[in-house]
Amino acid sequence: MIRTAIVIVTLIGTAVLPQRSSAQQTARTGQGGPQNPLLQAFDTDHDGALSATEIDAAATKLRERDANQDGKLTADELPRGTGGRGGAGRGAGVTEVDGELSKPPLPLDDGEKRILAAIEQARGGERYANVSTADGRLLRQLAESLGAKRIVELGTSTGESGLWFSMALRKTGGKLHTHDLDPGRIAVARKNFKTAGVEDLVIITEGDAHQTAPRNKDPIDILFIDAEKEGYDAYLKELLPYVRPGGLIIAHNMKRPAPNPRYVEAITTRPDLDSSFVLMDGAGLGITLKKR
Ligand SMILES: C[S@@+](CC[C@H](N)C(=O)[O-])C[C@H]1O[C@@H](n2cnc3c(N)ncnc32)[C@H](O)[C@@H]1O
Repeated sequence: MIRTAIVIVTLIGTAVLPQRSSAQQTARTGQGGPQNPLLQAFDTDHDGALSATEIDAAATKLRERDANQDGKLTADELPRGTGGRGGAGRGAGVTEVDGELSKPPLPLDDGEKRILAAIEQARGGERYANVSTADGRLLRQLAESLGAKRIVELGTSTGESGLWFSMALRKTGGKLHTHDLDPGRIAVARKNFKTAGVEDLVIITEGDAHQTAPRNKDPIDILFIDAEKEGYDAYLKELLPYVRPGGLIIAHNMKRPAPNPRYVEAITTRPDLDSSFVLMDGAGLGITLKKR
């Protein structure tokens, strides 16, 4: 994996940098043919060239493209060109461009800047099928637009999805209640929340989320399911009663790894639920409304 990254970064150094002036022209004018897919994936400041910092960051971003976390990168996980409708490969790092029109998230204030920096830093450490930038920013958008006060997350891991939620929660005045059974990952998450300055917005509970999450019966605005995949249907049964009408159940990994068919069946056949599947060229998110 690291060797793959080195080979591709070397490729960038030798093949992409000489094209700098024409690429810059394309980036600035928005005219010309399709952009080099490596530039699209790694040129995070969109100046049409890869700086030394961007080249250094490319290895991390390549690792993040390993959507099924098997330690290898296959063609569908690698950057594609925008000659057609496909757009840049999605599911990559904090500065990933999600499609042809999106730009990396821009901080509104120092608080957001600090959280985005903490996400970038967290991505440099061990990762465990954490959400992509495209997933994370959608989580934040949904949470903030819903005015979410109480978000329950199953699967804290190292806290990356929690950091995205916290960007919304510092505006809505809400809290993230997140559950994980792995003390090592929880310790890293705590550190990441502290680095981001959002530790007061997050309540972490250690243990089996099937046991710990249903203990609190307060109404849930957003239930985010991202723990063990075979448990998704059980989580829905255990926690749907506490999701408020008009609230959302969001499930990660609706595409990769293969989703739990019992969960998909439940969220697509119940008349009191309405589901959409989005960002399916990454890990995939299921967004389910509990109807009022
Ligand atoms: C895919 S990771 C979560 C990623 C995280 N949401 C993010 O995007 O940053 C899944 C996590 O679920 C946790 N997990 C697995 N089974 C669990 C269970 N029964 N109860 C609580 N946590 C569980 C694992 O320890 C792991 O950290």
